[in-house]
Amino acid sequence: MWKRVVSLSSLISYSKSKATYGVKIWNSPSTLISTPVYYGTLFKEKNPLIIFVLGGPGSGKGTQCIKIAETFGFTHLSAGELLRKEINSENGHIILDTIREGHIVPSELTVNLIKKAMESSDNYKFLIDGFPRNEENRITFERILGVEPNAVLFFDCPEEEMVKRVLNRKEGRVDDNINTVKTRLKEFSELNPHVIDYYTKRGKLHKINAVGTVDDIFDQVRPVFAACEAMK
Ligand SMILES: Nc1ncnc2c1ncn2[C@@H]1O[C@H](COP(=O)(O)OP(=O)(O)OP(=O)(O)O)[C@@H](O)[C@H]1O
Ligand SMILES: Nc1ccn([C@H]2C[C@H](O)[C@@H](COP(=O)(O)O)O2)c(=O)n1
Ligand SMILES: [Mg+2]
Repeated sequence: MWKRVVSLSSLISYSKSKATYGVKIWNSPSTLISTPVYYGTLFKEKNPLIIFVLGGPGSGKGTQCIKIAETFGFTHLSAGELLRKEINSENGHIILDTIREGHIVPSELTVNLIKKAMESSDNYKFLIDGFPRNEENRITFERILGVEPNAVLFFDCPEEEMVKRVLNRKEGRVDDNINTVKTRLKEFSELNPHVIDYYTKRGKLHKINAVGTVDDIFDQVRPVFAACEAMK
Protein backbone atom coordinates (compact mmCIF):
# COMPACT_ATOMS: atom_id res chain seq x y z
CA MET A 1 0.00 0.00 0.00
CA TRP A 2 1.25 3.50 -0.83
CA LYS A 3 0.94 6.51 1.36
CA ARG A 4 0.87 10.03 -0.04
CA VAL A 5 3.14 12.55 1.63
CA VAL A 6 2.25 16.20 1.75
CA SER A 7 4.87 18.58 0.40
CA LEU A 8 5.95 19.97 3.77
CA SER A 9 9.30 18.45 2.99
CA SER A 10 9.86 20.72 0.00
CA LEU A 11 11.54 23.16 2.34
CA ILE A 12 14.07 20.69 3.71
CA SER A 13 17.44 20.01 2.05
CA TYR A 14 18.51 16.49 1.28
CA SER A 15 21.11 15.03 3.57
CA LYS A 16 22.70 11.74 2.58
CA SER A 17 22.11 10.03 5.89
CA LYS A 18 18.74 11.55 6.62
CA ALA A 19 15.32 10.04 6.03
CA THR A 20 13.15 12.33 8.14
CA TYR A 21 9.98 10.67 9.38
CA GLY A 22 10.16 8.31 6.43
CA VAL A 23 10.45 11.14 3.92
CA LYS A 24 13.59 11.14 1.82
CA ILE A 25 14.41 14.36 0.07
CA TRP A 26 16.05 14.59 -3.32
CA ASN A 27 17.67 17.92 -3.92
CA SER A 28 17.51 18.52 -7.67
CA PRO A 29 19.20 21.56 -9.25
CA SER A 30 16.06 23.67 -9.39
CA THR A 31 13.66 22.17 -6.88
CA LEU A 32 13.56 20.28 -3.64
CA ILE A 33 11.29 17.33 -4.02
CA SER A 34 9.39 15.24 -1.53
CA THR A 35 9.53 11.52 -2.15
CA PRO A 36 6.48 9.32 -1.69
CA VAL A 37 6.67 6.74 1.05
CA TYR A 38 5.88 3.14 0.24
CA TYR A 39 4.86 0.88 3.08
CA GLY A 40 4.30 -2.30 1.07
CA THR A 41 6.55 -5.22 0.37
CA LEU A 42 8.08 -4.00 -2.89
CA PHE A 43 10.31 -1.21 -1.69
CA LYS A 44 11.35 -2.52 1.68
CA GLU A 45 14.61 -0.63 1.93
CA LYS A 46 14.18 2.28 -0.43
CA ASN A 47 11.48 4.78 -1.18
CA PRO A 48 10.62 4.83 -4.89
CA LEU A 49 11.83 7.55 -7.22
CA ILE A 50 9.29 8.27 -9.90
CA ILE A 51 10.02 10.55 -12.85
CA PHE A 52 7.34 11.32 -15.42
CA VAL A 53 8.62 12.08 -18.93
CA LEU A 54 6.45 14.32 -21.10
CA GLY A 55 6.69 15.65 -24.65
CA GLY A 56 4.82 15.50 -27.92
CA PRO A 57 4.99 12.64 -30.44
CA GLY A 58 8.55 12.33 -31.73
CA SER A 59 9.99 14.83 -29.24
CA GLY A 60 12.62 12.24 -28.25
CA LYS A 61 11.26 10.94 -24.93
CA GLY A 62 12.03 7.30 -25.67
CA THR A 63 15.52 8.09 -27.01
CA GLN A 64 16.46 10.08 -23.91
CA CYS A 65 14.85 7.60 -21.51
CA ILE A 66 17.09 4.83 -22.85
CA LYS A 67 20.15 6.97 -22.08
CA ILE A 68 18.86 7.99 -18.64
CA ALA A 69 18.05 4.38 -17.76
CA GLU A 70 21.53 3.21 -18.84
CA THR A 71 23.39 6.05 -17.14
CA PHE A 72 21.43 6.41 -13.92
CA GLY A 73 19.99 2.93 -13.35
CA PHE A 74 16.32 3.70 -13.83
CA THR A 75 13.73 1.24 -15.08
CA HIS A 76 12.19 2.70 -18.22
CA LEU A 77 8.46 2.15 -18.51
CA SER A 78 6.93 3.58 -21.70
CA ALA A 79 3.15 3.85 -21.31
CA GLY A 80 2.74 3.56 -25.10
CA GLU A 81 4.93 0.45 -25.20
CA LEU A 82 3.02 -1.19 -22.32
CA LEU A 83 -0.21 -0.51 -24.22
CA ARG A 84 1.17 -1.85 -27.52
CA LYS A 85 2.16 -5.08 -25.75
CA GLU A 86 -1.48 -5.49 -24.65
CA ILE A 87 -2.91 -5.31 -28.17
CA ASN A 88 -3.50 -9.07 -28.28
CA SER A 89 -5.17 -9.17 -24.86
CA GLU A 90 -8.84 -8.99 -23.88
CA ASN A 91 -8.93 -5.18 -24.13
CA GLY A 92 -6.65 -5.19 -27.15
CA HIS A 93 -9.19 -3.97 -29.69
CA ILE A 94 -9.88 -0.81 -27.63
CA ILE A 95 -6.17 -0.11 -27.40
CA LEU A 96 -5.44 -0.75 -31.07
CA ASP A 97 -8.39 1.35 -32.31
CA THR A 98 -7.51 4.22 -29.96
CA ILE A 99 -3.82 4.25 -30.88
CA ARG A 100 -4.53 3.93 -34.59
CA GLU A 101 -6.80 6.98 -34.42
CA GLY A 102 -4.29 8.97 -32.37
CA HIS A 103 -6.43 9.26 -29.25
CA ILE A 104 -5.73 8.49 -25.59
CA VAL A 105 -6.60 5.14 -24.05
CA PRO A 106 -8.87 5.19 -20.93
CA SER A 107 -6.68 6.00 -17.95
CA GLU A 108 -7.53 3.04 -15.71
CA LEU A 109 -6.23 0.66 -18.34
CA THR A 110 -2.92 2.48 -18.73
CA VAL A 111 -2.40 3.10 -15.02
CA ASN A 112 -3.03 -0.55 -14.15
CA LEU A 113 -0.42 -1.60 -16.70
CA ILE A 114 2.09 0.85 -15.21
CA LYS A 115 1.28 -0.36 -11.69
CA LYS A 116 1.76 -4.00 -12.70
CA ALA A 117 5.11 -3.22 -14.35
CA MET A 118 6.31 -1.32 -11.26
CA GLU A 119 5.24 -4.13 -8.97
CA SER A 120 7.09 -6.71 -11.00
CA SER A 121 10.34 -4.74 -10.95
CA ASP A 122 13.13 -5.13 -8.40
CA ASN A 123 14.17 -1.55 -8.99
CA TYR A 124 12.90 1.45 -7.05
CA LYS A 125 13.75 4.09 -9.70
CA PHE A 126 11.19 4.50 -12.48
CA LEU A 127 11.03 6.65 -15.59
CA ILE A 128 7.46 6.72 -16.79
CA ASP A 129 7.62 7.78 -20.43
CA GLY A 130 4.60 9.33 -22.20
CA PHE A 131 2.57 9.71 -19.05
CA PRO A 132 0.44 11.54 -17.97
CA ARG A 133 -0.99 12.62 -21.31
CA ASN A 134 -3.86 14.53 -19.70
CA GLU A 135 -5.31 15.47 -16.33
CA GLU A 136 -7.41 12.31 -16.25
CA ASN A 137 -4.21 10.20 -16.56
CA ARG A 138 -2.58 12.19 -13.78
CA ILE A 139 -5.52 12.00 -11.38
CA THR A 140 -6.05 8.29 -12.04
CA PHE A 141 -2.39 7.53 -11.28
CA GLU A 142 -2.63 9.43 -7.99
CA ARG A 143 -5.85 7.62 -7.10
CA ILE A 144 -4.67 4.11 -7.94
CA LEU A 145 -1.04 4.34 -6.77
CA GLY A 146 -1.53 7.02 -4.12
CA VAL A 147 1.64 8.92 -5.06
CA GLU A 148 2.91 11.79 -7.15
CA PRO A 149 6.14 11.80 -9.18
CA ASN A 150 9.27 13.23 -7.64
CA ALA A 151 10.02 15.20 -10.79
CA VAL A 152 8.70 15.71 -14.30
CA LEU A 153 10.78 16.16 -17.46
CA PHE A 154 9.21 17.94 -20.40
CA PHE A 155 10.87 17.65 -23.81
CA ASP A 156 9.81 20.81 -25.58
CA CYS A 157 10.01 20.47 -29.37
CA PRO A 158 8.48 22.45 -32.27
CA GLU A 159 5.68 20.68 -34.13
CA GLU A 160 7.49 20.76 -37.45
CA GLU A 161 10.46 18.88 -35.96
CA MET A 162 8.20 16.35 -34.23
CA VAL A 163 6.36 15.58 -37.49
CA LYS A 164 9.67 15.15 -39.33
CA ARG A 165 11.02 12.75 -36.69
CA VAL A 166 7.85 10.66 -36.49
CA LEU A 167 7.57 10.28 -40.25
CA ASN A 168 11.24 9.29 -40.46
CA ARG A 169 10.89 6.71 -37.69
CA LYS A 170 10.85 3.27 -39.27
CA GLU A 171 9.53 1.06 -36.50
CA GLY A 172 6.31 -0.02 -38.21
CA ARG A 173 4.04 1.75 -35.70
CA VAL A 174 0.39 2.06 -36.77
CA ASP A 175 0.34 5.69 -35.55
CA ASP A 176 3.40 6.89 -37.49
CA ASN A 177 1.50 8.37 -40.42
CA ILE A 178 0.57 11.95 -41.18
CA ASN A 179 -3.16 11.70 -40.34
CA THR A 180 -2.64 10.06 -36.95
CA VAL A 181 0.22 12.41 -36.12
CA LYS A 182 -2.03 15.41 -36.79
CA THR A 183 -4.61 14.08 -34.31
CA ARG A 184 -1.93 13.26 -31.75
CA LEU A 185 -0.46 16.75 -32.04
CA LYS A 186 -3.88 18.38 -31.72
CA GLU A 187 -4.68 16.42 -28.55
CA PHE A 188 -1.20 17.05 -27.20
CA SER A 189 -1.50 20.83 -27.71
CA GLU A 190 -4.93 20.87 -26.02
CA LEU A 191 -4.24 18.55 -23.07
CA ASN A 192 -0.54 18.74 -22.22
CA PRO A 193 -0.54 22.41 -21.05
CA HIS A 194 -2.85 21.54 -18.14
CA VAL A 195 -0.45 18.85 -16.95
CA ILE A 196 2.52 21.18 -17.40
CA ASP A 197 0.80 23.94 -15.40
CA TYR A 198 0.02 21.54 -12.59
CA TYR A 199 3.61 20.36 -12.17
CA THR A 200 5.05 23.83 -12.70
CA LYS A 201 2.96 25.10 -9.80
CA ARG A 202 4.25 22.21 -7.67
CA GLY A 203 7.87 23.09 -8.54
CA LYS A 204 8.46 19.70 -10.17
CA LEU A 205 8.82 20.58 -13.84
CA HIS A 206 12.14 20.47 -15.71
CA LYS A 207 11.72 21.83 -19.22
CA ILE A 208 14.30 20.61 -21.74
CA ASN A 209 14.89 22.09 -25.18
CA ALA A 210 14.43 18.99 -27.35
CA VAL A 211 16.08 20.44 -30.47
CA GLY A 212 19.70 19.49 -31.09
CA THR A 213 21.69 16.31 -31.14
CA VAL A 214 20.76 13.44 -28.84
CA ASP A 215 23.92 14.16 -26.83
CA ASP A 216 23.23 17.91 -26.58
CA ILE A 217 19.83 17.14 -25.18
CA PHE A 218 21.19 14.57 -22.77
CA ASP A 219 23.61 17.23 -21.47
CA GLN A 220 20.57 19.21 -20.32
CA VAL A 221 18.98 16.13 -18.77
CA ARG A 222 22.05 14.92 -16.89
CA PRO A 223 22.07 17.54 -14.09
CA VAL A 224 18.50 16.66 -13.15
CA PHE A 225 19.64 13.12 -12.40
CA ALA A 226 23.10 13.86 -11.05
CA ALA A 227 21.59 14.98 -7.74
CA CYS A 228 19.81 11.67 -7.59
CA GLU A 229 23.16 9.83 -7.84
CA ALA A 230 24.32 11.63 -4.72
CA MET A 231 21.73 9.73 -2.73
CA LYS A 232 23.46 6.35 -3.22
N1 LIG B 1 17.65 14.82 -30.92
C1 LIG B 1 17.21 14.16 -31.99
N2 LIG B 1 17.45 14.61 -33.22
C2 LIG B 1 16.98 13.95 -34.31
N3 LIG B 1 16.24 12.81 -34.25
C3 LIG B 1 15.96 12.33 -33.04
C4 LIG B 1 16.41 12.97 -31.85
N4 LIG B 1 15.97 12.26 -30.78
C5 LIG B 1 15.28 11.24 -31.27
N5 LIG B 1 15.28 11.27 -32.62
C6 LIG B 1 14.60 10.33 -33.54
O1 LIG B 1 13.26 10.79 -33.66
C7 LIG B 1 12.34 9.70 -33.64
C8 LIG B 1 11.41 9.88 -32.47
O2 LIG B 1 12.14 9.75 -31.25
P1 LIG B 1 11.52 8.98 -30.02
O3 LIG B 1 10.96 7.69 -30.47
O4 LIG B 1 12.55 8.96 -28.96
O5 LIG B 1 10.35 10.00 -29.64
P2 LIG B 1 9.17 9.86 -28.60
O6 LIG B 1 9.05 11.17 -27.92
O7 LIG B 1 9.37 8.67 -27.75
O8 LIG B 1 7.93 9.68 -29.57
P3 LIG B 1 6.55 8.93 -29.31
O9 LIG B 1 5.77 9.75 -28.33
O10 LIG B 1 5.90 8.94 -30.65
O11 LIG B 1 6.86 7.56 -28.81
C9 LIG B 1 13.18 8.43 -33.56
O12 LIG B 1 13.36 7.91 -34.87
C10 LIG B 1 14.52 8.92 -32.99
O13 LIG B 1 15.60 8.14 -33.42
N1 LIG C 1 -0.47 7.78 -21.32
C1 LIG C 1 -0.65 7.24 -22.56
C2 LIG C 1 0.43 6.91 -23.36
C3 LIG C 1 0.20 6.39 -24.60
N2 LIG C 1 -1.05 6.20 -25.03
C4 LIG C 1 -1.33 5.64 -26.38
C5 LIG C 1 -1.71 6.73 -27.32
C6 LIG C 1 -0.41 7.08 -27.96
O1 LIG C 1 -0.59 7.72 -29.19
C7 LIG C 1 0.21 5.70 -28.09
C8 LIG C 1 1.68 5.67 -28.26
O2 LIG C 1 2.31 6.27 -27.16
P1 LIG C 1 3.85 6.74 -27.28
O3 LIG C 1 4.64 5.49 -27.55
O4 LIG C 1 3.90 7.67 -28.42
O5 LIG C 1 4.22 7.39 -26.00
O6 LIG C 1 -0.18 5.03 -26.90
C9 LIG C 1 -2.11 6.52 -24.22
O7 LIG C 1 -3.27 6.36 -24.61
N3 LIG C 1 -1.90 7.04 -22.98
MG1 LIG D 1 8.20 6.93 -27.43
